[in-house]
Amino acid sequence: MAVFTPLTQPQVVEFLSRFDAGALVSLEGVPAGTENTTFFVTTNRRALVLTLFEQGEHEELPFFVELLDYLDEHRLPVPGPLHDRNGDALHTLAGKPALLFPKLPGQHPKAPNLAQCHELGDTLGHMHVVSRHFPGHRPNPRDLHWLLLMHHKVLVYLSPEDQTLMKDEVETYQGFFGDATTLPQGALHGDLFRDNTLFDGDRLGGLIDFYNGCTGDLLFDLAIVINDWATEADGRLDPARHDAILVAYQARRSLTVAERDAWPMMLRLTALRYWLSRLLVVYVDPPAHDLTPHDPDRFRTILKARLEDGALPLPEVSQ
Ligand SMILES: Nc1ncnc2c1ncn2[C@@H]1O[C@H](COP(=O)(O)OP(=O)(O)O)[C@@H](O)[C@H]1O
Ligand SMILES: N[C@@H](CCOP(=O)(O)O)C(=O)O
Repeated sequence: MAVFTPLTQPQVVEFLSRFDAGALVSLEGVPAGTENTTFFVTTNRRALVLTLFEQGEHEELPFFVELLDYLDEHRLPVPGPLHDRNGDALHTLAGKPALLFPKLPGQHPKAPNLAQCHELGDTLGHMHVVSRHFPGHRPNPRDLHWLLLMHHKVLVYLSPEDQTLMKDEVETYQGFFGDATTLPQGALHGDLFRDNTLFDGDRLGGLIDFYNGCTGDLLFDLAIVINDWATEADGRLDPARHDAILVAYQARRSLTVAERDAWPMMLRLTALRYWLSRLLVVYVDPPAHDLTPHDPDRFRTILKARLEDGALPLPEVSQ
């Protein structure tokens, strides 16, 4: 389903010959995935993942390689791309940019338990401690400036009530966050949903799909995680998962006073970010491929719940 570009065995044999990764044993297209073509490649030495980039900003791929290399060097559980004998990670295969990764163990957790939430919070906290020193730079493509610019495009498809909700929210964020960058900065995953993680039982196999990776407010990443990992079907926060993630995260990195102040607003902003990006996919810029889009209403529900309930108290943590 998500193999947009088929590959032949001889193409992959030739591709693998550039690396010290062993000889091809099997090649299997991966049906999951929505944007890129993914293959599981098994050699006589190791299990690998081959990604062909179908869309997006190809000129941004060196940033993603640099970020994954950096996190891998700092022993974060990410798929550090394989470099060929000349030191190059980025290649062209079947006319598409291609990267080869180690295959990480595990499955996406659908209903994460508290041990998994703890692992995720710990790893994200660790990643943010490390990523504050990452030298690369890529402005967050889904930040407040993007919300300001893009929300106009979907208003016409919304009910009058939802139009008011969206416009009022964006205006409120603008007033709150303004242009000041007072929040701690670093490299972000940018889209750390459950389906961008792999768990082998309670053990985190790794974080994948860094193609929303960027630099910006670390709090943005944490709010995305809480909205996806610790939210009930009705949009309300689940206190146990919320606390498991935040206690583990803060054992690595305490939130600053400014971050604590911004937290309720950041939960709202990141909920609206996905409400908007999903609406854009449905109404404005549908994918070329026949894939079922994610439900925008899920994030409208989450936004409304955050507005009604506010944020849960942030757990106090002594480091
Ligand atoms: N390094 C990896 N290790 C194990 N599985 C992976 C790895 N990278 C991707 N996958 C698998 O391939 C699927 C699609 O990859 P992903 O990068 O999320 O593609 P897309 O950007 O198209 O959604 C993932 O859901 C996961 O099952
Ligand atoms: N995880 C997202 C999809 C990626 O977001 P995008 O801004 O890159 O389109 C979702 O669940 O909507």
